[in-house]
Amino acid sequence: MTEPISPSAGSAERHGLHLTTSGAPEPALVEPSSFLGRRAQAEFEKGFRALDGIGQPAVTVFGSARTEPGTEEYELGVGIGAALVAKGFAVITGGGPGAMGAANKGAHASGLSVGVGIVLPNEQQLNPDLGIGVECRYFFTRKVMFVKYSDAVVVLPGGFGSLDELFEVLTLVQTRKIPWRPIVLVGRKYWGGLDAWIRETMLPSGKISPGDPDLYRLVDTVDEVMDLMPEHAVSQDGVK
Ligand SMILES: C/C(=C\CNc1ncnc2c1ncn2[C@@H]1O[C@H](COP(=O)(O)O)[C@@H](O)[C@H]1O)CO
Repeated sequence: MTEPISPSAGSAERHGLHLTTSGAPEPALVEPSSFLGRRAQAEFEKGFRALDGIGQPAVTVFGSARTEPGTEEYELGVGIGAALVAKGFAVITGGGPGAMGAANKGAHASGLSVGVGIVLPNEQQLNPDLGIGVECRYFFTRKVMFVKYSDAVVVLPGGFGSLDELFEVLTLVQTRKIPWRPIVLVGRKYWGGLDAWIRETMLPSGKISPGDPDLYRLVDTVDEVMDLMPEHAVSQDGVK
């Protein structure tokens, strides 16, 4: 019989979970539903108030929290942030380190840089390169912010968090819950395996429609990213 998974103290610490005195990870979505509902509503209201201040077209940039400063990948993130603000977009990220910090850094030097952070146990605060910063308790509330306030999505190489955000946006566009917008994956080498699996396994299995792999594009350079950016804002109040 399979044992239920319960992280040992060691594995929880390795994965950044905060342990209570009982040895269980601090609850996230298991709080009483009345707390969850009220906290989520307050968080939406706080986030909307902060992000209503953007007042210009915006692009959300996702990517790994672990991308090291000084690497080629990090500099690409800085370059993309800088190019986006030069074209009149605000840049929205998860407000954390790595690729998020890179895009915010490039943007903050000469434009509006926005971070919608997540409060995580044992993690650092919002990165310093922000004109507007807001912190959330829940991943699901901040995903609404990323989508509601952006006209395009750029995804730098990343892990589970970036994939979660990418597939959230792809699903919303696929199901027409939000208007179409460019979804650009940066790094053909990094994303090529996922793209091949989507086209060669997911598509022939009938799990997606023939046009669905065209909902995203793979690129390598800042110029290629910029060539795909929209001329006009598409998403303000576009969440159905
Ligand atoms: C794990 C580390 C830091 C975590 N801090 C984060 N701060 C803000 N946003 C985050 C963080 N971790 C994940 N995210 C969100 O998911 C995406 C990155 O996840 P990935 O798994 O690293 O690809 C990112 O776009 C954020 O919105 C330090 O080691």
